[in-house]
Amino acid sequence: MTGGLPVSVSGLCVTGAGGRVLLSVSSLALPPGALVGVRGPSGAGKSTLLYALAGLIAARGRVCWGDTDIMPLSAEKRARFRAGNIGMIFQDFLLFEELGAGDNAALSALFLPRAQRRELRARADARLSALGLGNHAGRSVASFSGGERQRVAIARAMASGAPVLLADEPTASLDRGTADRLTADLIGLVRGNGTTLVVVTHDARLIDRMDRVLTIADGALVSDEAAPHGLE
Ligand SMILES: Nc1ncnc2c1ncn2[C@@H]1O[C@H](COP(=O)(O)OP(=O)(O)OP(=O)(O)O)[C@@H](O)[C@H]1O
Repeated sequence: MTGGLPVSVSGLCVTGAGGRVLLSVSSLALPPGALVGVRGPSGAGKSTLLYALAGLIAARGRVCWGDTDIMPLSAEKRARFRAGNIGMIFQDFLLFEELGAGDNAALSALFLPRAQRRELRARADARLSALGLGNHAGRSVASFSGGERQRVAIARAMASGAPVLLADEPTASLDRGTADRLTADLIGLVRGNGTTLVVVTHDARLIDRMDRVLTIADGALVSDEAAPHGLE
C-alpha cells in the first residue's frame, strides 16, 4: 500500500428521469489520506455522490483521482482504473453466501493474472486477521453475523491495496457496540495504510471520527467542514 490519492471534483452533475438534477457539486477537493464523512437527509444524494466518485453512474463534469480524470475514460478503462485504485463497501455487502470469508475477501483475484493472485489472497487474509476474522477465513459467510459480514466486505474492499476506499453506510443495521468496534477497526486499518476514505453514513459517532464532513441536501453540497468533533 502506497498511501491515498487526492480527489478533485468540478462541475459534477448527475441527472435522473426527465432531467431532474439528483446531484450537483461545483467544486470539491480532498487531500490524499483524508477521512471524509458524507451526511444528509435520506434521498439527498449521498450514495449518488459515492457512485459518481467511483465512475459507476453517468455524470457530467470532472472527477479526478490523483492525475486521472475518470470521466472521459471508456467504460473498460474506467473499470480497470477502479479495480486498481478504488475499494468499495456497498450498503448490502454483496457477499457470495456459498463462499468462505477468505474467498469472498479475495474475490477480485479472479480478475488478476495468476502470478498476482497469491499476493492478493495473502493481503485478503491479512485484512481478515486485522479485523478479527483470521480464524474464520474458511467458514461460509452464510453463517456470519451482520458485523462479521461487514468486516468481510471491508477486508475485500481493502485486499486489492487500493489507495481509495468508498463506503456506503458501513455501520447501518449493526448494534451500537458492534458498530463502534467496526468503526475503530476500519479507521485503524485506513489510517495505518494512508488510504483516502469517503464514507456515507447516518452514524454520528462514525462522522465524529472523520477529518472532514460534507453535508448533502437536496442534491447539493451545502457544507464542507474540517474536524467537526462533537457534531450532532
Ligand atoms: N438510478 C436512479 N434513477 C433515478 N433516480 C435515482 C436513481 N438512483 C437514485 N435516484 C434518486 O436520487 C435521489 C438521491 O438518491 P441517493 O440514493 O443518492 O440518496 P441518499 O442520500 O444516499 O439516501 P439514503 O440516505 O436514503 O440512502 C433520490 O431521490 C433517489 O430516488
